[in-house]
Amino acid sequence: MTNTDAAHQGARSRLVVHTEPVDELAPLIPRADPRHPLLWMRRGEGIVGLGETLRIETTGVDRVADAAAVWTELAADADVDDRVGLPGTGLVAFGAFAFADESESTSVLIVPELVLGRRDGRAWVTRIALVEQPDADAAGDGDDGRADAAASESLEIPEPAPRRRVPRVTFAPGAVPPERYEAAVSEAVRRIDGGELAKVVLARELVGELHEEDGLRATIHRLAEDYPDTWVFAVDGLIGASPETLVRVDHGTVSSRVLAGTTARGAGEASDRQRAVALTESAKDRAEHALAVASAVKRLEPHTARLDASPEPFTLQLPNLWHLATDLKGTLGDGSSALDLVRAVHPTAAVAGTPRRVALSVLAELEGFDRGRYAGPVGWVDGDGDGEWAIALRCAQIDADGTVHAYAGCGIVHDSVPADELAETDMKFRPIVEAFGG
Ligand SMILES: C=C(O[C@@H]1C=C(C(=O)O)C=C[C@H]1O)C(=O)O
Repeated sequence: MTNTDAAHQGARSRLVVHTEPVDELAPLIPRADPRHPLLWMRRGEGIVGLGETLRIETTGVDRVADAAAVWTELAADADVDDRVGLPGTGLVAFGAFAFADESESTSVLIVPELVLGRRDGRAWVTRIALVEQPDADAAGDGDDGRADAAASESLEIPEPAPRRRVPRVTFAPGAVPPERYEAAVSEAVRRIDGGELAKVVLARELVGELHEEDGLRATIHRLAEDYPDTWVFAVDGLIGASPETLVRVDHGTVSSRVLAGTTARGAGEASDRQRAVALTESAKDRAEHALAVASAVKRLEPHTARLDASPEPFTLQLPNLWHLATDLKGTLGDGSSALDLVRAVHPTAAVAGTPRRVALSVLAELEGFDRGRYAGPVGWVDGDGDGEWAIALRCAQIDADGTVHAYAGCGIVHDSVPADELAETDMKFRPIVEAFGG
């Protein structure tokens, strides 16, 4: 099901987009909207959206395909004047999709009014307006729309706001208390040993309250500072710092980073190294990882002319843990957009399991809560169909009433130990819990 803003449903309107270079916008985060931040960043570069020109909401099994179809049509009609020409310039929408087909949560693509961006040392501003089309008969030179949009520069580029302390949120177990999570892991191992499936990812939830006066800017700042090598995102109340690239499309190239297999950081340098080496040698983690890589390759391959995987999984160091990682790189073979590929790969075995259909039904049965947009695709798409999408991990969804739901999960395979998996969720909660003062 699709719901696009009433403003666009009149059909005789189109998006008018203007991107121009500016001297400097760093730092970007202090310019984000504190209550409704729209942001996508890594290592100080990325895009911040302000205001909302258009919102596309979808639900159900076709939520990505429906959003992609509306987006393709809007982009085809758009009048774009892009004087920078980098990924993230011109027409863009930020998006977040629900994990499950049956989720109660909506999926969204949001087109902001104003985009502030930085990449490769260059900065730009994009203004996006929805403009009524003049009647064909009455149309003069056809430039009326662009002139109107340029004239209505309603949103000013905000000055960076002073930094505040992170709001303190006290988290408590949500629908799944720790004992129940361990019981679910035991049951999953039993099903795996019984031959029903090879891997299932089980998550749990923490819940807290954010006070109305506290914005989210300081939390985002903290995530970006503590986890610079992740994708830091904020889309429609979903905020987090994900290390996992679901798919990236840039002028015909495709890339992805698959993560599965996790261990704690060691206390000293030697033990830390040793833990990383043990992770690369762990049969359990390698098996879990191989399933995640196979699922991503299988789904991407039909859309690529060429797809290469790093030959051996490598260890990715994050401040809170080590992951086993594989990078995939290739070239597009069929003109798919980033949203087409998101639709093809989601959900990978890194967040669902193997075989996919059995894993999804086992996780729906054992997990005990609606994941909402956790473990779903989060990112941005542009008017040419290029974009960057991560898997929404190490994240929380903040509801309109201030309820904060944080999520973390682990891949369960036949030799998983419930207490170890519970401890692993605690490690994975750390970024978001600490960014809320925990
Ligand atoms: C499910 C999560 O992470 C996923 C599970 C991993 C694992 O089990 O080793 C590793 C990275 C992610 O693909 C999470 O962070 O919530």
